[in-house]
Amino acid sequence: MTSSFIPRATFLYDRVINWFPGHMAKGIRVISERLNSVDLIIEVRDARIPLSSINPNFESIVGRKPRMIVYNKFDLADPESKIPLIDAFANYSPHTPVLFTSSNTDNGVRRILNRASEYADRIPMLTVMVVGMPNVGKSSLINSLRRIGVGKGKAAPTGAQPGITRAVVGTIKVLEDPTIYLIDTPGVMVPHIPQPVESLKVAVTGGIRDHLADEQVMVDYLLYRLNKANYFDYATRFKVPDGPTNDCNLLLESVARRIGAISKGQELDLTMAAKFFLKQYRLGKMGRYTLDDISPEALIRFFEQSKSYETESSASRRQAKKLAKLQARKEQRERHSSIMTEVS
Ligand SMILES: Nc1nc2c(ncn2[C@@H]2O[C@H](COP(=O)(O)OP(=O)(O)OP(=O)(O)O)[C@@H](O)[C@H]2O)c(=O)[nH]1
Repeated sequence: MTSSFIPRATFLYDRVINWFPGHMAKGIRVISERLNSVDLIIEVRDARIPLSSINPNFESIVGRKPRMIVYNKFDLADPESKIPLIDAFANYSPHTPVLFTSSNTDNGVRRILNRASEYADRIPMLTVMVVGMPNVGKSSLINSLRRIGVGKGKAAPTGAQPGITRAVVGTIKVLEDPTIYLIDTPGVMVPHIPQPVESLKVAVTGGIRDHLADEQVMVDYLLYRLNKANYFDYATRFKVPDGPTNDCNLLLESVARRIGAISKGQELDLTMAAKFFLKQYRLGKMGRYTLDDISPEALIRFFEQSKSYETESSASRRQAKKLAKLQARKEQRERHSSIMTEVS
């Protein structure tokens, strides 16, 4: 059935989906303000988009604090993605521990507690701030850490849509000995994602409110990726008439028929079908996929680029400091000379 099928070679997409509501701008401000009282940062990322879920804003704000990177939702990502990523981090960022977890499985969560406890060795009480893009599972992880660490129930609200946590939350105890407190923070999006497809990937994985991205376009992208990965289960599952297809409408019509998504006028409701398909993907019913390219060449490209970005931004920070100093000196000189003029 699939032998004659040729998947699309490319996916054309040129719209950038931006989402940066006020609570995120405030969140980033409060994160910076509270940084002094924090000993360790846990940056949570989405394992399905290991590169696209990196917020460069965090690099400049929390980059100088001890940090642990947690790739969460690993139960939804390609299991083979772990090794290349660990190797790349070992090479480019050897002092940052990188862990892979699912907030609903105990082992990974225990590993985070153990690693955090190593930091607590040096101080009597450890305060950890949990940061990351929206919907990566920060609050779920905090709840699991608390459940495993101190046997207590949910302390942070969670939800399938991004933007559930809207403010920096007070400390939550997750371990008694050594004492570890966590601070939950709102998911913060990159104010402007430069690459359109990157923003689409973030939307597909649930990082951007669904109504801001077009659900049917998101399904079209998923279909492109599923076909590219030779994953044709969807065709059987939704009884697509001629098997695997590149036609998103054909897929959505099949989904609509299968779930009975019919509008009042007896037409197939493709939006409802798209929402259903997306939900299935996000629940892992379509298999485990990593949507970012993590081939060795792509990882080298990515880390080299980030390095030059960091060098550039620290150079521009130094330059800005220098300019501010010069400006302050100039103002001081001007004030001094105006006093001299008044005196004379
Ligand atoms: N499959 C899977 N789902 C997860 C995992 N962690 C969290 N989720 C789900 O992902 C959704 C988002 O989780 P939250 O904990 O609310 O995410 P958040 O990062 O705090 O979200 P914001 O409020 O946007 O900052 C929820 O539906 C969780 O049930 C995981 O490891 N695996």
